[in-house]
Amino acid sequence: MASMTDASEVGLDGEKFKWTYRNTFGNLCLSPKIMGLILNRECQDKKSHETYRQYLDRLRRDKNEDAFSNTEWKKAFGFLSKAFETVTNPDEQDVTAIFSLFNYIITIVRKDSSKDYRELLKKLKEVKDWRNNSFHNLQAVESKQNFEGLRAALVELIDEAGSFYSLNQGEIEDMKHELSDDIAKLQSTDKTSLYYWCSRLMVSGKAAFRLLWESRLSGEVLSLGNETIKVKRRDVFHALDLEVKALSGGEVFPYFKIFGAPEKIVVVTGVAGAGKTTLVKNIVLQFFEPLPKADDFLKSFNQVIFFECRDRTTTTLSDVIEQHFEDLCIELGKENILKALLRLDVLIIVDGFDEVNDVSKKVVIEVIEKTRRNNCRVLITARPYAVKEKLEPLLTSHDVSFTQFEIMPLTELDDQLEFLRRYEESLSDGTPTGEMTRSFMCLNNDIRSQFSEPINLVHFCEMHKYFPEAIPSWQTPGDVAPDKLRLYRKLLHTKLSGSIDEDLDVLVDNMFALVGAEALKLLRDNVLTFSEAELRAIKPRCQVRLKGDEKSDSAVVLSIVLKEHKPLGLNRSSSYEFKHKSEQEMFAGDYVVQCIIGESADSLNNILGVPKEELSQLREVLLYVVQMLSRDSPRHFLRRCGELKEALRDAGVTAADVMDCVTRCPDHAEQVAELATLTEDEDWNVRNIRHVSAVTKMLRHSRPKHLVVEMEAAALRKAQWGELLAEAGGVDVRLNLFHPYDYQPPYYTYQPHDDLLLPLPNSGVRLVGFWGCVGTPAGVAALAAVARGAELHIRMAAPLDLGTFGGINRKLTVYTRPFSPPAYIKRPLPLIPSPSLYVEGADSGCRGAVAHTITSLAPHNKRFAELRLKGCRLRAAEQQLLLQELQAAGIRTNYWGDTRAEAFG
Ligand SMILES: Nc1ncnc2c1ncn2[C@@H]1O[C@H](COP(=O)(O)OP(=O)(O)OP(=O)(O)O)[C@@H](O)[C@H]1O
Repeated sequence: MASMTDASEVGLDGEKFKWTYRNTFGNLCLSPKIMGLILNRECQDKKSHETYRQYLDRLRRDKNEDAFSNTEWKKAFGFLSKAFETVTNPDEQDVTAIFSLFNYIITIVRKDSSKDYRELLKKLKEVKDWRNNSFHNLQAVESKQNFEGLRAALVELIDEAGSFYSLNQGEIEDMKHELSDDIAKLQSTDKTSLYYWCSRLMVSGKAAFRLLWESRLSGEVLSLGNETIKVKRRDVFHALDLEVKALSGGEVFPYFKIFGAPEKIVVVTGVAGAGKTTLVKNIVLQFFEPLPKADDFLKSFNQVIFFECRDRTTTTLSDVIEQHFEDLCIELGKENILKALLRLDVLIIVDGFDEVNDVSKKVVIEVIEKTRRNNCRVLITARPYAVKEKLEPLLTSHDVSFTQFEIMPLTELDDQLEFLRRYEESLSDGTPTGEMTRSFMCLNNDIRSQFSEPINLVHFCEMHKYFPEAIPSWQTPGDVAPDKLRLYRKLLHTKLSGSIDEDLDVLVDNMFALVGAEALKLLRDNVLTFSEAELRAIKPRCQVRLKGDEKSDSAVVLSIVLKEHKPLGLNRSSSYEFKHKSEQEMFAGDYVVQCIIGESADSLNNILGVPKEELSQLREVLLYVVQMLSRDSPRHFLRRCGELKEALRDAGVTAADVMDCVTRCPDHAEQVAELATLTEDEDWNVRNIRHVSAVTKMLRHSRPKHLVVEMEAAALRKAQWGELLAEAGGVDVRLNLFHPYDYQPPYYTYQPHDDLLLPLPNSGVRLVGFWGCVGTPAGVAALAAVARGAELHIRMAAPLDLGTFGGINRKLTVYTRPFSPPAYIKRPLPLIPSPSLYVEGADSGCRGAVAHTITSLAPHNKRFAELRLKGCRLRAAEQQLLLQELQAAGIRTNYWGDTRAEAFG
């Protein structure tokens, strides 16, 4: 029997909890119930075993239309599309799902389209919207008015449905009675009901989450130096930009736009130290306190869960939930709280999928499976290789799609300086001297470009704080990485000097060898934390005997390289981890280098100690070894080159890794560039000046599938573009000179890139894709000479004749500003491929110019694949007139219908 209780019994504010419970019950139970009844009424001819996809396909076929293609289906229903492929009735669906089905049926495929459905749809939407109104802030869910508003909306909906479907008065009254009966039952609170658990979570979940995470995440300890150097995470947070993956020239968004993605699962990738974990930790903090500029992008979530894949002890999702809401779970049961959570708007953050282990993988799989059919969103972070090798296969095998965002590197000096300034300010108690940024500005470009990841910039801060004298000695990119290790050595020296009798150098070497061997061992098992037991095992070996002291101390060494990781569960003991995964990899790499230089007789594979199928865990370690060995002992590097190459192949080295290595090993760049042969079935992405010179060397050894050059023209002009082209004969090139912002008003730039195109015809490259601006007939001729079969996106800086591309290209999109009068002469675009025309930045009052521009460029058959006005400021009346003029001139489009104009955004 259900246990009935008064809200006051559980120590909650009776009145507020009463309305929370009612609002929760109303929105999660009553609204879907009534909306479901109306949906059933609308779908009267649906057979009970038919899924909604089958049913909608049937309705389309009845109207002589094709069944849905998968793409159309997904476009129509977004992340609900999967559910509607199997669901046969509305029983388990929430208001969003029911509304989206209803909306589609009634507006698009309804047989009887003569009835005016607008009022019914409006009433349904009002009921649906009460859910968000109530659930997106705590005051609203506690409010009596909200519940009364919902009740009234439900009654109005029943009345409207009654009149729309001509129900008899008896049926309408029955529905209303059922509603009143359900509401009457809410007088007492049923502790065993899902809605009660949901209400409890609504009331106290966020506070429990805050208690658990805020103090853990609010500070960041800088990894060199002593524990007292702690900065406030919020103060030093540098808002990152992300790029959508898998779209050439993908758009760039600020991080707070990621939940605008259509997929339920959002994956954020970035190389080591790109800021994935920091980003999600800041998202957690912003859940409690939104940042002013970030648009309160979390307001649609009422709960957040944070799970780290390095966790080796939490075995189920309900255990994760228990850590978050311990008191509630003790009182109501962790499985119940999990069930309730999945009915609310929850964001589940899964951090560091590259660090996943057998135990945490089970939790991740549970997250994927249990969030399939509800309002949850899932945010997963991972290094890029782990997405390709582990995450994508896992998601695909569960038939889940995702949107991937990549964190953009900080390549602009201004961004780097802004980043450093924040840290400098935090480290200096608000009175920065500006010395750190000055010292950074004095570095040469090549070295500065090594600091494009946040972790490297933080290392710069730390080095500047403790060892400012090392910085001016950096001459080449290869000088930077070893200094990190050197600095650790120096720190250890400083701590120990004068207090021990042994030879310090030998001691530090021994300690580093020990820590490095341990780091490697853990990485081999993809483990990033030492358990206390493991730590006890290595402690005796790290002991140093301090002068005049009988005791030995291991904390001296370990406290410098490790940090304590306090567990979430109350009864768990602490574990220890390296301050950052990349540091663990550095220590492990140093250990391997020392083994090789120390003339170890072991093969590289033996030193590494993993079968080749598992070498991908050690990819970063191997890259570090290449870099350090080529610098510290070229002789050993040459001797081990073959083995290193083999291991890197097994580790799945990417072209981007090779480019980095070539840049960081200036003295042996040619030999390192040979690694390019391991990446010939890949695209090589050239994104900055360093990449241009690295790829030039790599091309001497191998050819990529495609060479994808995506750089701003200004940067490419400063690089050795001519040298690269001289090596690139016969290579397929995609050249994208648009800045990502060029796609968004008001940034359209019409600076011609002809100077970069002119050398193409003599280079022997084949252009398979081009995004850029052309300003002269010579530029057009150069492009036409190398771009047979290519996809072309040409921004015309001046009116040009592009007829020469007729028949030879796969796709042609032309961007132009409205021409002015002398340019109105005909310059028809080719018939094939059917061209798309984008007229950008049309101001109010220039309708005539737009019409002339379009007609002057219209192909002979007057058909465009697509016609768009981007950043258009024509008034509505002008747009209408323009449409009429174009139709009168016979202009048509292929894809978007003959008589329609649609507004985007
Ligand atoms: N947006 C940021 N603003 C300020 N500091 C940052 C930012 N991103 C990263 N950092 C700094 O860089 C360090 C490394 O970042 P983080 O651990 O987030 O990288 P990651 O991408 O998760 O790396 P890995 O793949 O190795 O786990 C952080 O400890 C922090 O000091």
